[in-house]
Amino acid sequence: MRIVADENIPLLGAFFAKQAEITTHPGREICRAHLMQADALLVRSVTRVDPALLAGTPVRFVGTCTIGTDHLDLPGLQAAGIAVSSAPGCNARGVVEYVLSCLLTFSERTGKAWRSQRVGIIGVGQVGSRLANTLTALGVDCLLCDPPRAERGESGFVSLDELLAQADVISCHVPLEHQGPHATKHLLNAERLARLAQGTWLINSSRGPVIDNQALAALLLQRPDLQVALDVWEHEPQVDLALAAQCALATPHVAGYSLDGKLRGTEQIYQAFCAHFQLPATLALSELAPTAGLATIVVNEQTPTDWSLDRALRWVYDVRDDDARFRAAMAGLPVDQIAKVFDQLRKHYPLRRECSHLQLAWQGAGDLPAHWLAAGFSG
Ligand SMILES: NC(=O)c1ccc[n+]([C@@H]2O[C@H](COP(=O)([O-])OP(=O)(O)OC[C@H]3O[C@@H](n4cnc5c(N)ncnc54)[C@H](O)[C@@H]3O)[C@@H](O)[C@H]2O)c1
Ligand SMILES: O=C(O)[C@H](O)[C@H](O)COP(=O)(O)O
Repeated sequence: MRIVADENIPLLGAFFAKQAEITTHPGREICRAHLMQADALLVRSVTRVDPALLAGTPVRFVGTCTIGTDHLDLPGLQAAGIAVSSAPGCNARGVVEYVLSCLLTFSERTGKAWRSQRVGIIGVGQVGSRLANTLTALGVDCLLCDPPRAERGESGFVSLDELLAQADVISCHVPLEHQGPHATKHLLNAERLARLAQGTWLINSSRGPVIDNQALAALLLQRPDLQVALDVWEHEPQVDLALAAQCALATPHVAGYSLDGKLRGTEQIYQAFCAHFQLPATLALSELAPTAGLATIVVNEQTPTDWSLDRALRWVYDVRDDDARFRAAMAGLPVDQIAKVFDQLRKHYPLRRECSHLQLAWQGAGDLPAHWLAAGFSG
């Protein structure tokens, strides 16, 4: 068995070396010539995989160790008889922690309490539902918009128009779909962006093209009241540095870049690979992953509730560090260097662990709901 894989997939050897010979390449450089003897191709999100890439190769299984699948031509691969697996939810917890950190940062910068803001969540799947559960458990009012789920008869959703009219914060968690009844390319276009209420906090950690970046850049010239956090960009790895400069927070597509999230992605694809090739899946991530360096955070009852909670959330993940690294690396770069530096920032991302690997012990009698720990910081 032969596997060709993106060199940025962690624990490849630990999971697959017993079953296959593995060859790795930078994800953006994987080409047909690399695949002429491969049975399986394992990628992350930067390799475009379509029938043309695999034509004439023995590849029969494609696994992406990511949540997003917009880099895969799913109908084309299915028609070509290629099995495809992704890693649903693998890094969702990391994205939730990124959004919480954005809320904290905007709160500090505007003086508005983040827990009093009404948060509109567009796309309520693996990430959006975890975010909604966490925020609701913390007493934050949420508006949920997910037309595909609403059409399946599920309740509790508002329309996009209602969300735009009523939310103080908007956070996008939809897949990138270029066409169809629920297409999300430029879901937030110039017309919808113009409807954002005074002082809205807008966060995009889904895919860059979900927001019309050019329209957003034009709007921000007129609307300094808006606080925008972009983790994803319309022409990645190229970034519009003028737009980045107008954003309150700018990061290089790392919202879900916890070590835990990446390792879970590899494990999920290992399981799918074994199932596809009818091999025994004898390895589990719990045996291979490093243990967390920090096991317990105690939020002290002597300190004011919000301060303690905010402090604990900052310990878990501080988006300001990633924003600072991004701005420092991008400062004054010639246009033809931006994409390379963007990829380097991602390849050499610092170690980050999720809070699901920590225990947050709440000892206070403050206003934190009793179910907070379970609802907010698990899974
Ligand atoms: N920045 C990052 O590091 C990062 C990490 C993980 C995922 N992502 C992106 O976030 C996306 C969402 O992740 P997920 O795990 O929640 O995916 P998911 O598939 O579990 O959920 C997506 C939800 O969006 C809904 N949806 C689809 N079209 C919609 C529309 N037009 N309007 C509103 N809702 C719509 C779906 O019904 C679904 O419930 C992924 O597709 C990926 O592109 C980014
Ligand atoms: O879709 C996902 O899971 C995320 O966007 C993920 O963080 C992408 O990571 P990459 O493939 O770019 O390493």
